[in-house]
Amino acid sequence: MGQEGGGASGRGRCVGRLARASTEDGPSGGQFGYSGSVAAGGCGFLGEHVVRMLLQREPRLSELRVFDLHLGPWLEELKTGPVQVTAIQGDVTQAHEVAAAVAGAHVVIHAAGLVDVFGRASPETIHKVNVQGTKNVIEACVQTGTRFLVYTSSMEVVGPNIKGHPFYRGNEDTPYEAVHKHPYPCSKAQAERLVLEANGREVRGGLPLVTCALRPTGIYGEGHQIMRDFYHQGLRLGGRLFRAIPASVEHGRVYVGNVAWMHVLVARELEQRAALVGGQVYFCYDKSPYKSYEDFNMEFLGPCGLRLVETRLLAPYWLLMLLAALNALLQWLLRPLLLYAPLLNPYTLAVANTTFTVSTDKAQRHFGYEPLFSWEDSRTRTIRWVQAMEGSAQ
Ligand SMILES: NC(=O)C1=CN([C@@H]2O[C@H](COP(=O)(O)OP(=O)(O)OC[C@H]3O[C@@H](n4cnc5c(N)ncnc54)[C@H](O)[C@@H]3O)[C@@H](O)[C@H]2O)C=CC1
Ligand SMILES: CC(C)CCC[C@@H](C)[C@H]1CC[C@H]2[C@@H]3[C@H](O)CC4=CC(=O)CC[C@]4(C)[C@H]3CC[C@]12C
Repeated sequence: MGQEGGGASGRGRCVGRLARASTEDGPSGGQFGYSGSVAAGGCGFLGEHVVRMLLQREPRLSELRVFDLHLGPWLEELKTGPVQVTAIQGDVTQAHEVAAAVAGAHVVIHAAGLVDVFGRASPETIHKVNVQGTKNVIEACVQTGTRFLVYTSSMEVVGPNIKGHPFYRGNEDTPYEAVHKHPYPCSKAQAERLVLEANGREVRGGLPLVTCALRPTGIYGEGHQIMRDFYHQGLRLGGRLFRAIPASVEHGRVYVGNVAWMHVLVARELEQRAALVGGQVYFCYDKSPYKSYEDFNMEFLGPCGLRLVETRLLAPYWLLMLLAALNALLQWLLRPLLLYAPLLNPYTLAVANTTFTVSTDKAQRHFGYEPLFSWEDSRTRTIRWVQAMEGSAQ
């Protein structure tokens, strides 16, 4: 009962209101009742928005467990509200910690993952967290009787592929040759497959597991680390950023609040619409405009005092490829001494230089999703966040 440690091993650390997180709790509908949720990865960029969205927009929620390797201090402020928020420090790669956190919950939103396309972590670590971690979440649901699982997948499961084929205004049924080599998209694709295959498995108590996967395109909004990096880089360069990728290459982007809303909504609807939604994938989309990665970032960085300098003649694509290859070589050479992981490498250059945009209404048709935030709201909120950043030019 209420053990500090959050897990059977006592390794996972529980802060906040203590809650029972033992695998002995039995199937969902038990102690925590119908409305207990687990947000795995709940302290990440997306996870924090999911947690806040659940608290704001899920009136039936009585208990929320936030499970993450690194707990955020902002969780403290949530403890005074009407919902019992339990912060559980734990590792998705540790099956017993996951099972202890999941036991007795109604639904799990699994957004924990290692998002690394820069070579910071080894391929083995990426696999362990993203694939083994997801297996552990699925097994935890099956063993403890949690029936509903929403997995945060990624557009990277589809592409861009290593051949650089454009995916232009595609939807969930658009044929595309998905070929991955990089550990991150490989891991997301494997994890997504596991989640979808688990749909219909019998969980403790005899009922079927209902799963689905959401595939965000590039997420932006308050808390976006790469936006922060670009902003600070621009400040260091005297208020300028240099265009590296042609403006004609379009990227699908989606506001973090809308991605969070889609998770909350589908988690709510999974039970009523199990036959339709179970085993399905959905791109995450909203009304954000189709633009190149850099032009899109300028929608926020421009009003914060940065300008984008056109440099196509100064930096032709072959030069970027050379620099990217050089970065990869330096990363490899320096590995024994230090971690060199710049934004530009052959993989990020290929992704940045390939059109990938989605146009779909599947989530609207299947579970009534409409973006909660208009493009104007999303833009304003993101600009305010950049302006409030430390070292801001404003
Ligand atoms: N940022 C983006 O543009 C996109 C992200 N995604 C997916 O969304 C999910 C969330 O991504 P972000 O919020 O951007 O990343 P993030 O790195 O901000 O959040 C991930 C969270 O998972 C936690 N985590 C990592 N390893 C863990 C472990 N072993 N055990 C428990 N928790 C662990 C981290 O501490 C972090 O709080 C990921 O699954 C990612 O693949 C999908 C598409 C686009
Ligand atoms: C200096 C370069 C020429 C430009 C660098 C930009 C890149 C760092 C980013 C361009 C596209 C981004 C990726 C895209 O948004 C899709 C993603 C989905 C995910 O699930 C994880 C993140 C990412 C791979 C994202 C990473 C940064 C870019 C490669």
